[in-house]
Amino acid sequence: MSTDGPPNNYRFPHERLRRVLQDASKQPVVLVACGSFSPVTYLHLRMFEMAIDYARQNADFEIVGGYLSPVSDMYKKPGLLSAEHRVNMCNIAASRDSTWLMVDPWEAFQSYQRTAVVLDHFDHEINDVLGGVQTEDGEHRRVRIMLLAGSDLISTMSEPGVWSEEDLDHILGRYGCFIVERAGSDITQATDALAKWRHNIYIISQMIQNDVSSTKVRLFLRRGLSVRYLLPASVIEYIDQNGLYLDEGPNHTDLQYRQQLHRDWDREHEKSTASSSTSAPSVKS
Ligand SMILES: Nc1ncnc2c1ncn2[C@@H]1O[C@H](COP(=O)(O)OP(=O)(O)OP(=O)(O)O)[C@@H](O)[C@H]1O
Ligand SMILES: O=C(O)c1ccc[n+]([C@@H]2O[C@H](COP(=O)([O-])O)[C@@H](O)[C@H]2O)c1
Repeated sequence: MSTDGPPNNYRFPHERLRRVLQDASKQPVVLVACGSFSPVTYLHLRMFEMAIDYARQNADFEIVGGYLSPVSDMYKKPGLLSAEHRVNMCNIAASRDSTWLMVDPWEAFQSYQRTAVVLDHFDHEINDVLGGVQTEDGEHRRVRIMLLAGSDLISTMSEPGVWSEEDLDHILGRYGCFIVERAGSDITQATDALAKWRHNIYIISQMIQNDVSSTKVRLFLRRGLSVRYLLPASVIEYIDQNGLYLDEGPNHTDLQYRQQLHRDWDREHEKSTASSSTSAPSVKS
């Protein structure tokens, strides 16, 4: 699949890619998470840890690398901050909070690239350019590229008009994916529609439910509420220093504004508790 070509001065990041397999009986895998990351949250980082645990216990895979691939500005999703800020925040999070994750700015700094094309880009860079990985005996192995996504993203794959059938076959048939269960999105329904690629779809249950989303973080920031412990402190510092996500209201140091926000927040909270008071809280087993 063809693209516009790489952005200026582009260099594929691979300094944290493990080039020697620890277990030659396993298939080497690189995980690629595509998304907005506006901003990146702890859950985005945690998805990779969940995938590592899953692969270790349930599959013959050895994860040799993990990448965040922020989408292009041309994706034009509401709340999408400039690629520059999103890539910077992902880089800060990966470098300070992870020992193995990397950020590939390739798709961020050019026209919109479909996910199938993004996975081809990783396949090309890792297998054709770098030559894949080696076993301890020096035998060369191709790395399998796999998509890492939440179940909400996978649900969109069965919605008409969002993904092309040809791309789905390319992504799920050729590469495969790990899907992290996400509250509010029916994973069984999502995967039933993709049954013909079932053998290449690995479903990861969230043993500790975490429903943080970038949308909620943006909402909190606009309201002047704390987002500490939802995303890395270094990313929060970057957001504060650059005055990001305040566009729908005055600066969060404005006392009256903050008071008004809390009044709004309390009203909303009262409304939601009143409407849910007739049903017992749902507890996920
Ligand atoms: N709480 C979560 N549980 C499972 N998967 C998640 C969660 N948050 C994000 N993801 C997944 O991370 C990937 C990147 O997501 P994205 O950047 O769109 O984040 P988001 O929080 O869904 O953003 P937004 O709220 O702006 O839509 C997607 O595959 C998405 O499904
Ligand atoms: O390739 C496609 O056809 C395609 C269709 C819908 C979404 N995507 C990708 O899905 C990713 C997450 O999207 P979103 O809307 O959940 O932030 C983003 O990287 C998009 O490029 C990709």
